[in-house]
Amino acid sequence: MKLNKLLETLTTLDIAGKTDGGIEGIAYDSRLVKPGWLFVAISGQRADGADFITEALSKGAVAVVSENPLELGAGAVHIQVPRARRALAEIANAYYGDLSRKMHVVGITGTNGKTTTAYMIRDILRDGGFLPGLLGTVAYEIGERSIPASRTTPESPDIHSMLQQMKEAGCDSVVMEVSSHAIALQRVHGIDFNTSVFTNLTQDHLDFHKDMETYFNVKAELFHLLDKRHDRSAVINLDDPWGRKLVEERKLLANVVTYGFNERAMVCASNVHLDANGTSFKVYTPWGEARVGLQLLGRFNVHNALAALAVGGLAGIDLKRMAESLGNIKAIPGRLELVPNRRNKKVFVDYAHTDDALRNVLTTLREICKGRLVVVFGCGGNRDSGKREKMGRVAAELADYSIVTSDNPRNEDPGAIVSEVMAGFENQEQFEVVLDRRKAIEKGVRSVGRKDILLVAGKGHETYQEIRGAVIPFDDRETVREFVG
Ligand SMILES: CC(=O)N[C@H]1[C@@H](OP(=O)(O)OP(=O)(O)OC[C@H]2O[C@@H](n3ccc(=O)[nH]c3=O)[C@H](O)[C@@H]2O)O[C@H](CO)[C@@H](O)[C@@H]1O[C@H](C)C(=O)N[C@@H](C)C(=O)N[C@H](CCC(=O)O)C(=O)O
Ligand SMILES: Nc1ncnc2c1ncn2[C@@H]1O[C@H](COP(=O)(O)OP(=O)(O)OP(=O)(O)O)[C@@H](O)[C@H]1O
Ligand SMILES: N[C@H](CCC[C@H](N)C(=O)O)C(=O)O
Ligand SMILES: [Mg+2]
Repeated sequence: MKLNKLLETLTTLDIAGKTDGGIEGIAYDSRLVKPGWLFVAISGQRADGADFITEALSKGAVAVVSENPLELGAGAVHIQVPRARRALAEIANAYYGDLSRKMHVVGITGTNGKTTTAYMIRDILRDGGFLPGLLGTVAYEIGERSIPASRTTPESPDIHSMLQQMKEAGCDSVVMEVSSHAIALQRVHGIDFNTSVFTNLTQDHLDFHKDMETYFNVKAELFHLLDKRHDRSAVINLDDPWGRKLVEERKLLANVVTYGFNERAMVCASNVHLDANGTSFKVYTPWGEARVGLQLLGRFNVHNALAALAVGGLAGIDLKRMAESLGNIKAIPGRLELVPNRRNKKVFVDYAHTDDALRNVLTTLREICKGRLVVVFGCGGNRDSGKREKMGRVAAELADYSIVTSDNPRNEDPGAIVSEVMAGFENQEQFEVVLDRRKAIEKGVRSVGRKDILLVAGKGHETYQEIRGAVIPFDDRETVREFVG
């Protein structure tokens, strides 16, 4: 693509060099630059992309975008911009042909429930006659291909490149989890969302956002992007106080569809029945009413299902058909996933890594548990440390016994993380510490009988453990299977 064409929609401060040449690709990491590419230098938390411009040029970059003024020489073009991350997103959007405008795009944000809701929406859209792609925490799905995900919401050039691949594979729609990091770091800037979903807001990521108000304002940006002209819709959880704030602020231009148990919700659930085999409820919607039976457990999954029904209803899909799609979902990878075993022990692997998620999951399991409820969990390193004691407190309150272990310690001392979790327990007899996750799971599995339930929380679908910067293969589900035999 011609560089001057790319620059048409970009806000620039200065352009030095000839812009009539072509661009073969876009990189935000100098290590990935190929001959003929454009390199965008981003200032990050650890490094400054501007320090790698020489490397990018030596690898064949023909154009460089950065926030600082530069003399490049050697025929390369320099484009100075006010905000490099935003420029990166705008360039990627233009380079790949503004594909989000040519697809039905659903974005889901919120602290918990994004992945689960995304899978539900994918199935509803697919059974309703769409061909959806998916971008989320577990995988990127492009037509028949499924690629394990490295980030919940990838960087903008990666999103747009995958949209292109989806288009080539015949997809007409995409369901995308939108993390708060993605919004703050401009990864989804320029994406044209048809429907945006707000699941809930509870404590997480305060290492990055500092306080809940800032965290909320970042999430809210996704909804302020929607405009009325194109009949865009915001789907918002009315049972969540931050969801109500989003609705009540009245800053939204888009059509709003609320959901929840709250009787004022437009997509409203009642008569919920929960047991060990699943969850059923009656739903009232602007498109009619239906009884929904889920194979998934827990009240929180009713919320996720309501959000998915609202998105599908807005896309014109028949309610009964949507109820059927939801009923056919057997499990979401790593989300309250029962690990089948010969001994019939009830062991669940779940991705709860916040106090709210842990509360929801333990409450659900408590309702179906006929014996002791045991939990193995830890907290991630280099992430919000404020949730550690809170998670400890929730486990102390809701489980009969806790085995506190390591999650992904990353670059922190595993023992120090666990000490912060331990501060949430008042009674020494309620828990023990087994730092090695494998040993902790072994202990948990061996300690439960048939009537008991073991929950292994925090890592869900993850197939690795990150300890002192090294990434080693580790899968909670496989580890459980190994010991339950
Ligand atoms: C906090 C955060 O999101 N950080 C992102 C940020 O990293 P950073 O600011 O530390 O980058 P940096 O290492 O300082 O480097 C700055 C720039 O120099 C470039 N560089 C660096 C070295 C080099 O040799 N050459 C070079 O060009 C880097 O590619 C980068 O563009 O910019 C990088 C490149 O764009 C991202 O990869 C990185 O995500 C890291 C890996 C990350 O862990 N992010 C997590 C927290 C995240 O985004 N999580 C959310 C999910 C959260 C949720 O569940 O809600 C997600 O969407 O996955
Ligand atoms: N609607 C919900 N409300 C509260 N907790 C939920 C909800 N749905 C799922 N959970 C809990 O939160 C965990 C994470 O769920 P899920 O993976 O669907 O959310 P997510 O928002 O994608 O999380 P992440 O940001 O880490 O990718 C689940 O394993 C479950 O314990
Ligand atoms: N998307 C979340 C995932 C956390 C998963 C948990 N296993 C951990 O490592 O803390 C994050 O980056 O904070
Ligand atoms: Mg997710």
